Amino acid sequence: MEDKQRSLSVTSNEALILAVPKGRILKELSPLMTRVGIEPEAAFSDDNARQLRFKTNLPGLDIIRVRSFDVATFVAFGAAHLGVAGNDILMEFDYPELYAPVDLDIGHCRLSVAAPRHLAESDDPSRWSHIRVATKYPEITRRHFAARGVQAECIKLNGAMELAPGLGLCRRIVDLVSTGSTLRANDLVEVETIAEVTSRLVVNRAAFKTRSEELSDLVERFREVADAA
Ligand SMILES: Nc1ncnc2c1ncn2[C@@H]1O[C@H](COP(=O)(O)OP(=O)(O)OP(=O)(O)O)[C@@H](O)[C@H]1O
Ligand SMILES: O=P(O)(O)OC[C@H]1O[C@H](OP(=O)(O)OP(=O)(O)O)[C@H](O)[C@@H]1O
Repeated sequence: MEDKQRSLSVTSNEALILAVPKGRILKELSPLMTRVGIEPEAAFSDDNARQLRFKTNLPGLDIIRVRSFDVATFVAFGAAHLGVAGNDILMEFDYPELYAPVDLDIGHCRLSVAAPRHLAESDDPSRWSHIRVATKYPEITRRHFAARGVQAECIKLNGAMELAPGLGLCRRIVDLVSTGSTLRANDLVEVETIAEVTSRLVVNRAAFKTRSEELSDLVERFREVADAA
C-alpha cells in the first residue's frame, strides 16, 4: 500500500509518457497498472472519449493510448519514454533503441506458421525453396524462412489472415495463435511455432540514461508486480 502511494521522483518538468496498446492487451494491463500504483484519469476508461493522452494520479506520468504496433514506434523514436508491447511486435521492428527489461506475463500466445489441413498432411518442408505467406509480420517471416534457405514472399495483411489460403491469396500464413479456435474455424492447422509471445515493458534507451532515476523506479515497480503475479 505504501508503495502504491509513492510518487515518482521527477527530474524534469516534462511528464514521462507511458504508451499503452488499446485492444486486448489493455484489458490484461489495466489491473497490472493498478497494482503498480498508476491510476489514469476517468476519460481513459471511457470508450467513447476521443482523447488520446491522459493524466494519471502520478504528477510526473501521462499515458497515451495507441495501436499495439505503434507503441514500439512511439517509444523507439522517443515520443514516449516507455510502453507495453508484445514481443511479436518487438521482433518485427527489431528497434535497437528499445530496451525490454520486464516480461509482464500477459498477452500469452505464439507466432506460428499455419496451412490448410489437406496441404499440411502431404507437405514436405524440406523441398521448399520459395513460398508465399500472408502475414502481419513480414520481417519475422522472411528472417525465419531465410535462416533455412527458403525465400518467403510475404503479402502484408492487417487482420483476418486465416481467410487468405481459402481464397487463393497464398497457401500458408504466419499469425498469432492462442486457443487455436480461429485456425480450427477456418480449417487450418499449425505447422510450426516461430516464437512464444508475451507482452513486455519497453523503455527508450536514451531516455533510460537521461531520466534514469524516474524510469528505473517505474521499471522496478512493474517488475515487482509481474514477479508477484
Ligand atoms: N489471441 C491472442 N491471445 C493473446 N494475445 C494475443 C492474441 N492476439 C494478439 N495478442 C497479443 O496482443 C497484441 C495485440 O493484438 P492485435 O494485434 O490483435 O491487436 P488488437 O488487440 O486487435 O488491437 P489493434 O489491432 O487495434 O492494435 C499482439 O501484438 C500480441 O502480442
Ligand atoms: O488462437 P485464437 O485464440 O483463436 O487467437 C488467435 C487470433 O487472435 C488474433 O486475432 P484478433 O482476435 O486480435 O483479431 P485481428 O488480428 O483480426 O485484429 C490473431 O490474429 C488470431 O486471429
